[in-house]
Amino acid sequence: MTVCMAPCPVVFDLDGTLIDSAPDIHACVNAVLREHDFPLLSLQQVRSFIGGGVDILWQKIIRTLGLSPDLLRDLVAAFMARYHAATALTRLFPGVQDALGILADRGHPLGICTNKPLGPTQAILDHFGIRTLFAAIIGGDSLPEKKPDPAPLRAAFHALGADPAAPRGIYVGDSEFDASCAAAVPVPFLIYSRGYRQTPLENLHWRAQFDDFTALPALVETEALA
Ligand SMILES: O=C(O)COP(=O)(O)O
Ligand SMILES: [Mg+2]
Repeated sequence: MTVCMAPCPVVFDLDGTLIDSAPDIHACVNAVLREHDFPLLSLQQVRSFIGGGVDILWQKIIRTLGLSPDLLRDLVAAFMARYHAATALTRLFPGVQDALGILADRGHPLGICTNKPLGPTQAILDHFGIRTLFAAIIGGDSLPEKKPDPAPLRAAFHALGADPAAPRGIYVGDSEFDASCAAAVPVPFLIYSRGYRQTPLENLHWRAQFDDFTALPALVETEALA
């Protein structure tokens, strides 16, 4: 049960949830592949590889292109050098800014728990002028563990003042990684259905799904009273 007396903490995933970052990630991936004379990938392919963090992204690219696994470290490093602050093609999903503003105005402590490394996460939040809305920001390299391990999400709730042993709050995300992570914490999970998920919605665990951020504030209040 989610008993939230004071406005409860709400933690968000980033890629595929608050932001459509696939075009920038795709551009940087292909720049690295081109540099090495490897075949290029489509936006759809790269989008389908996002969610587990940079190492998993490149493990999937290496597997798809039949490259040597020994290249992983160098390719990740070359990618990060380019992706460090790539924001030109990244967009907030429609309605995100207003929904965050409403939740913040209502007093919900807000956080981010993403598998994207902290450097580009902060650069993107700054780019959109929304970093100060989040009192806790946990990136994919903030802890040794990444989602779906529950540790990063627990750390985000802890940083927002929740009891680490039994955090109350809500996680909002888009992927299989997020659904498993929320279940492991455990906290209720709200899924944005227009993100980068590869699995049919009915095969994932979530408390509510939404395809429009204007619906989110009401969903959060309903869940907080559940
Ligand atoms: O960088 C990734 O692969 C995933 O990032 P996310 O956890 O914000 O979806
Ligand atoms: Mg995501």
